[in-house]
Amino acid sequence: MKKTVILYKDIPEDLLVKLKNEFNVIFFDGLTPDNRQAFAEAVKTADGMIGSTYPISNDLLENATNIKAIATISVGYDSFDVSYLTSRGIRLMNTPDALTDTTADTLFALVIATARRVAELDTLIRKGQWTHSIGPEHYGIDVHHKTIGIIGMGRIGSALAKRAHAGFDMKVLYNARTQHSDVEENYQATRCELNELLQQSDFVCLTVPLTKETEHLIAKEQFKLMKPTAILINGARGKVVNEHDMIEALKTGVIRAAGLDVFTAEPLPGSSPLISLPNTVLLPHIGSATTETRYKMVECAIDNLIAALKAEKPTENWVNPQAG
Ligand SMILES: NC(=O)C1=CN([C@@H]2O[C@H](COP(=O)(O)OP(=O)(O)OC[C@H]3O[C@@H](n4cnc5c(N)ncnc54)[C@H](OP(=O)(O)O)[C@@H]3O)[C@@H](O)[C@H]2O)C=CC1
Ligand SMILES: O=CC(=O)O
Repeated sequence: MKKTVILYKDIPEDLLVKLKNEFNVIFFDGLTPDNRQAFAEAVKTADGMIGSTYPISNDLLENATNIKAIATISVGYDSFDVSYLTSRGIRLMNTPDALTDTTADTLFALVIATARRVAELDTLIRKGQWTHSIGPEHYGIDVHHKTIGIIGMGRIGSALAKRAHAGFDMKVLYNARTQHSDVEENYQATRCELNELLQQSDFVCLTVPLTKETEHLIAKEQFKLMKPTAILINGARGKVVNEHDMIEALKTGVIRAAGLDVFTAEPLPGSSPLISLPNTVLLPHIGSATTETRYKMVECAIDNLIAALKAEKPTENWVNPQAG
């Protein structure tokens, strides 16, 4: 008999067929206050779940007696309490690698867009304000030959270092808990303490996971260490930065600009002061959002779920092997 899984994200039609060939699929169009009750009911008897974006809190899983595996269509897994899943013997799997290059491309797009004021000057034209050759008040700053500081030297950090070094002749500094000799050899990257990285970098880029240790890693004190000409790029999670302190730093010239793909609250509320700041470039969490990459992520997540629920042999993308 087929096992039952809950799908809480829209996926390409052919991959839905693949999922349905393996499992009985109960579909929810996301997890919203309106469908939460029905979702919790369905979870009670499901064997697995597949989806992304929405925080899956422990209370939703409390009465789920059959559930054995969750496949998140993302590399980050801060939407889950991993210790709780492990204690319940629920396998969690993610989709690393599939999105590494695409996300690094997005982060580099933010580096260039903030430095060269791409969005701001696009808006200037659309408002009919390009009436004469622009002057120094609209000049950007160079990216090439500058110093990029990458906080979190994993898959995405390393792909970003490659682009910075090989494409833009940038000096690469990084901060991570462990040494990454491959990046040091291949991209002449130098590991340094966080404070030193903040003081020396022209671009400070965040590619760490959101954990208890990284929450508000960058706050008022850290902004004060950065150069007044520095640009912050956050492609990690919104909560890695104290958003209130960042807004103050951007308003008062403590730093020059910020390129942000992630926010404390998503979707970003229309009332956020970030929206009216000209020295920000804002993206709606699209690090991995290309047609090709999102397809690969869904495919990978389905394979993860099949491996965990059918072959009883999880793939290498198993986040909590201790779950057994
Ligand atoms: N904006 C978007 O759409 C996307 C965002 N992301 C985010 O990017 C994150 C990183 O992805 P990925 O590169 O694949 O993950 P990896 O696990 O490969 O890399 C994370 C890196 O951060 C380091 N790290 C962890 N904690 C700390 C800390 N306290 N201080 C310094 N470094 C730390 C890690 O370990 P070590 O220090 O041991 O080297 C590792 O080098 C994801 O968790 C996700 O949140 C991912 C994809 C898309
Ligand atoms: O934010 C996206 C992810 O894959 O993690």
